[in-house]
Amino acid sequence: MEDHMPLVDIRDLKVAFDGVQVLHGVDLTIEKGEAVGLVGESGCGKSVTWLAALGLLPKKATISGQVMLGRDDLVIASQRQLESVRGRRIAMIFQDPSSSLNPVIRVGRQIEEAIGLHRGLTGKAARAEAKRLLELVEIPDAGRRLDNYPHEFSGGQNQRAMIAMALAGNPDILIADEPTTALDATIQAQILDLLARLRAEAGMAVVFISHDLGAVSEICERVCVMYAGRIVERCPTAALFRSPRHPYTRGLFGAIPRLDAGRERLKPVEGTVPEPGKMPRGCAFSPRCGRATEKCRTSLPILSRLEEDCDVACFHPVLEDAPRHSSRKSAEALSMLELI
Ligand SMILES: Nc1ncnc2c1ncn2[C@@H]1O[C@H](COP(=O)(O)OP(=O)(O)OP(=O)(O)O)[C@@H](O)[C@H]1O
Repeated sequence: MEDHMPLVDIRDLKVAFDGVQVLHGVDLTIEKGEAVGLVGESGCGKSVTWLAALGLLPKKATISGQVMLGRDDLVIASQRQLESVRGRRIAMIFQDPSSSLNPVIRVGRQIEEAIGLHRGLTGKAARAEAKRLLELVEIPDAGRRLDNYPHEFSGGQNQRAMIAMALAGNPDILIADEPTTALDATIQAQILDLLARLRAEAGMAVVFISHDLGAVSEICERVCVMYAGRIVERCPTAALFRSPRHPYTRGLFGAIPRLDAGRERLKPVEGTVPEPGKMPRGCAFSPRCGRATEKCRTSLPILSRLEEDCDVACFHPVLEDAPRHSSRKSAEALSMLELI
């Protein structure tokens, strides 16, 4: 019997820009059809992880480690191989639709181009497929809207059009990088519903990059928390909400009002993420951590198994549960807050 092979297996991924290291060895697996959240404050390396995986970083970036997609290692793949992976096997969407949609080309034409590129369809067949995709992402009157320019779409509709383009190549995995951050709460919820539905229907894996733990909990069954270029906690979503173990994760939850005690004073994590190139010795979180000891300031904790399916990189993980975050209700409360 063949060994189990995840859809994507990222091993010890490191990235430096002009000699300054920003990713310090990320290990992450994505299984077929699963939804994984990647959360953490701005600058902790969420986007760089996937831009590196897809060969989309500028030339000044130095990358090491492995990004296994099946038996192919994308870190050593040629540009030609990467081009055949992007969109067709792994698609990525961003917060700002203007990064993918050209304002002077009709929406339908752009989707047709993506269909042509990835699946070789042209003419009427591409047009029909573009209409199907716009319908799939729930744009009303899709046939007519194909002829609109992006400025004739609302923000949420542009986001949907971008998702339709991303689906043009039938990817195995969709990387959604803050896809809802710029949208108001109602549209945000609709886009999350759409991603969840597409995932269920297409059997596509989704990696959801976000600051918003609440939004992540809506669609992801697993969450990876990143801090300063490393994964510091990796857990099923339910377990993470029941008992965040890393003091940083707990700090992120601390920025949230308590449900059982009215409105608590918000306690965001004090201090800021260290700049790349100015990392403290030992654990990068130690200068901000109330539990840090001398050991934390001098040695680096590695990500290791703490309990079933939960990995934590901390010498002094929090072992008490956090009952106030155990319910779906708390997840809903969380979704109302941006964590940074
Ligand atoms: N092209 C680049 N050149 C130099 N440094 C970069 C470049 N792209 C990213 N970085 C640095 O890499 C680090 C990780 O950035 P990244 O964008 O992955 O963070 P993030 O967690 O996705 O944050 P955000 O939520 O703000 O997008 C940051 O310190 C950032 O300044």
